[in-house]
Amino acid sequence: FCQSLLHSVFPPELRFAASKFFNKFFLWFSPYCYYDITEIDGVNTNELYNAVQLYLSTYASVTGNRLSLSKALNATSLTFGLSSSGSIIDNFNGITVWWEHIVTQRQSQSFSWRPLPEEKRGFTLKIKKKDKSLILDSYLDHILSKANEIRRKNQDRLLYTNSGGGSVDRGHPWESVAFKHPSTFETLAMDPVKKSEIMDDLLSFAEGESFYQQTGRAWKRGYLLYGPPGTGKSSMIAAMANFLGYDIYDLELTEVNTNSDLRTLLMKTTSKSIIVIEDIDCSINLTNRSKPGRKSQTPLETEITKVAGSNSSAGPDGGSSMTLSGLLNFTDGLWSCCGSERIFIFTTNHIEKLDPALLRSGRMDMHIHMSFCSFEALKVLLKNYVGLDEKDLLKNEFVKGMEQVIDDAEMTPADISEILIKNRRKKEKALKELLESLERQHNKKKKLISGGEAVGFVKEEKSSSTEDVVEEEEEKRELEKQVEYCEELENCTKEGHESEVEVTQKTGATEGI
Ligand SMILES: Nc1ncnc2c1ncn2[C@@H]1O[C@H](COP(=O)(O)OP(=O)(O)OP(=O)(O)O)[C@@H](O)[C@H]1O
Repeated sequence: FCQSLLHSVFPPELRFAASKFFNKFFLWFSPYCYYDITEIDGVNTNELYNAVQLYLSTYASVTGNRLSLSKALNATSLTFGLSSSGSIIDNFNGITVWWEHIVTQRQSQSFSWRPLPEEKRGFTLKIKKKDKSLILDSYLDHILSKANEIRRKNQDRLLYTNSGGGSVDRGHPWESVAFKHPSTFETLAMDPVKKSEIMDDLLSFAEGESFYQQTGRAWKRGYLLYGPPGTGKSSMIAAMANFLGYDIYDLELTEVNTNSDLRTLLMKTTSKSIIVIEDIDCSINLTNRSKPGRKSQTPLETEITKVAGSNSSAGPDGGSSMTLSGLLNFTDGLWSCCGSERIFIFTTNHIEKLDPALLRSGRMDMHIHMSFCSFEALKVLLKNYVGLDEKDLLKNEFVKGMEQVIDDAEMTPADISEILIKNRRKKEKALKELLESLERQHNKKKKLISGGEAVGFVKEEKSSSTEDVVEEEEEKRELEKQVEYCEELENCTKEGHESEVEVTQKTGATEGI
């Protein structure tokens, strides 16, 4: 109407001025205000345009009739977009806003250092004038954070390593590959109570930005995963990464020479990531802070220490110049806060070998014991590998037999899944073989324990705290050594050898036998 009025009433020389006037007039009295978010801001890509596109794509996929589809590099899913002149209504904190996607032909290629696209694309945001001050800033922040979340969910998670050819000196210490580990908390075999505790802890960490801000704590969390090999420590890390949608940085300590290299590596990690140091007891000689009452190293330990030492330059402590205190600073000190929303995970098969400084309360927020397969964990494995659900489990005779022996058999989920994987097409055979295996292990352990009792090692009660487990592990290793000698003695006697002297020299405990 205004256009035709303009053409019929005003002479050509006044039309431009009149159109400007009408525009101003219209905006003055309109109850709305408009914001243009163009794809290219000057010559740079406008981050906000991309964020809006991603944000609106979640609504567009449901409500739009004509949509544009795209797939970004490394993305795992498609992005829906509004086509030219497409519009959508959004609601934020009870306030309605309107979005329109405008695509026009670019008039002329103005001089620029890079060619601009022929189409000029942009979004127009329409908000009621009265709502402008209420929502504009917070709405745009909301869009940016949602878009980041969607981008992360859509993209392959990345697994970074510092031992894949990257270099600290050249400023690219991490190499990355797409991380596609299928482990999830659903497939992880462990006590369901413990599992949900860990999931709750992770969720409250991920959603706790304001809590960490309020309490003045760095937004990071440390987990220590310990337990025998094959109990699912690596699977747990993968499940955590998949659960939160975080990238993983697998830090190989033997590749790090100095504390300052470690700091550089830390500075090159991104937020929303998990930094993992696997087998921390083997990675580096972390016992350079003397541990009171610590026994001398075994030959294997000495060898590990030598290997770790040979990779690093000598420091004042006679070991490497990457020290335990450097590592603790890495997780705890000021430098650990040079990013946010980060999780540190240390894993070890031998918690008793770790320096107490690493175990002290407050250092690692949660100690997670990955133990041998319990009956609850077995149920998960049976469901995953042979498709036995809760109903079938209760009726199955083999499973009932397993329940009796599983705790004492002390088999790892890895051992059990090996047996199940081998026979996954023959359910009955798988169950039969597993039961036999468990019974065999159970009898072996029983023999071990009765042997242990004979040499005076009686386990008094089950313990669960980290200190108790450390003690228990040391005791168990001692017990196993004693029982080995007993078996040796038994064999000697059976074979008619008189090698008492040799055996009694090894340990006084055999005197009890
Ligand atoms: N708790 C578990 N739940 C499901 N699968 C498991 C579990 N533990 C082990 N497995 C199976 O055993 C394999 C080895 O487990 P994983 O590497 O996670 O153990 P680990 O404790 O990290 O061992 P290591 O200490 O030797 O690195 C995995 O591929 C997985 O299939």
